[in-house]
Amino acid sequence: MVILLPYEPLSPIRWHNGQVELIDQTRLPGELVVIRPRTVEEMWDAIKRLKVRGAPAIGIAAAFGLYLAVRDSRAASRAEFESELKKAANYLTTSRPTAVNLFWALRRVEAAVADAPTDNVAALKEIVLREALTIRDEDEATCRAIGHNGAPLLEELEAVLTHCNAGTLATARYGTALAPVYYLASRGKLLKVFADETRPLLQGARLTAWELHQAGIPVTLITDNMAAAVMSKGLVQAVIVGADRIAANGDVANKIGTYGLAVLAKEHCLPFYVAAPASTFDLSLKSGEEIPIEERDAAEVTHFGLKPIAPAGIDVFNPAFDVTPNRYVTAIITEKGIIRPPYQENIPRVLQGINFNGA
Ligand SMILES: CSC[C@H]1O[C@H](OP(=O)(O)O)[C@H](O)[C@@H]1O
Repeated sequence: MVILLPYEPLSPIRWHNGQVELIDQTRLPGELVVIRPRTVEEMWDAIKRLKVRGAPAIGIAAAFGLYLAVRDSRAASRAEFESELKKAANYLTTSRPTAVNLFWALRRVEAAVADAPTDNVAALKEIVLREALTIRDEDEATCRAIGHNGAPLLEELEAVLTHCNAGTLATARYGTALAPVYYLASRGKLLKVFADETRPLLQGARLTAWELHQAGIPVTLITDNMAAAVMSKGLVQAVIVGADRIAANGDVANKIGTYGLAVLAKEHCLPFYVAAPASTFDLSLKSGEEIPIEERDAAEVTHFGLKPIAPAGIDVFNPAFDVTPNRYVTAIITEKGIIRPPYQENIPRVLQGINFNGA
C-alpha cells in the first residue's frame, strides 16, 4: 500500500546499535537491503560502488568511515592518532572526486579532533563519532530547510522534471531537489514529478521513482531522451536538480545530463532550479572549469548488469557529472535561502557566516 504523507521519507544512513547502517542503493528498487560496513575499506567500497551515493550522503558516509578507521586505534598519543586519522581521510578522498561534501565532512571531523581540549585517545575517538553523528543530523535539518525555502517556488506548479536522484536517498533524509516536493506533499499539495531515468546507472528509474512512489507522490518515469518532448508539450513547468559541487560563480556540477536539461529548460522558457546545502559550495574554485569530474568504468555504459549492449572493446566516454554554466541556473535553493544571480556576489551574501572549509 502506498502511504500518503505525513510520511517520513526514509534515511539511507544511520548509526544503530554501535554500527553504521546503509541502505545498499545498488539493490534498489528490487530489494531493500541494509549493509553494515565495519572497516574504512568497506566504507570506501560502498562509496565507490554507489551503495551509498549523493553528495550529502557521501559526506556523511565518509565521516562515519573515519570513525571505522580509528575506533580500534592503539595510538599512544594525540599526534599518532591524528596521523592515523589523516591517513584514513586521504584514503577516503580517493573514493569519488566530484562531490565536495566528502572533503568538507572529512575536514570537519579532523578539525573537531584538532580543537578537542584533550589528548586522551579514547576521548578523541568519541569526538570523531560525535562529529559524524552531528554532520548526519545537521544534514537532515538542512534538507528540511531546503524543502521549506524551495516550496514557494513550486507550490503553484502542476509538475516538475528532475534528474538522477537528489531525494531522501542522497542525503540524511528528505533530499535536496526533492525536499520541496516532500514539504509540499506533507501540506497536502501533491506536485507531479517527471523523473529522468538517468543513464547509465539509472538513479532516476531505480531510486527517484522508487522513493517518490513509496511516499505516494505522483511520479512519471521517462527516458533521458524524452525530456525535450515533455517540456515542449508543457507537461512540466520547472526543472529542479541537485548538485555535487557549486563553484564561486554559480557554475554547477551535477549528474551527467544536467547541462543538457538546463539548455532545454532555457529553450522552453522554464525555470531551472538547483537545490543544494552550503556544504556543496566550493568557493575556492572560481568557475566550474576547475571542478574535478569523475570518470567511471566503461562497463557502466556497455552493459546492463552482465548483459552487453555494445560491441566488446568499443571506446567509451563515461563522465559521471557535467557542469552547468551559471547563466542557465535560475536560482539555487539552500538552507539559508534562495540565491539568485549575480551568483558571485549573492552566494557569499546569502551564505554569510557559513564555514566552507569544513574546519
Ligand atoms: C543531493 S546530491 C545528489 C546528486 O548526487 C548524484 O550523483 P551520484 O548518484 O553519482 O552520487 C547526482 O549528481 C545528484 O544530483
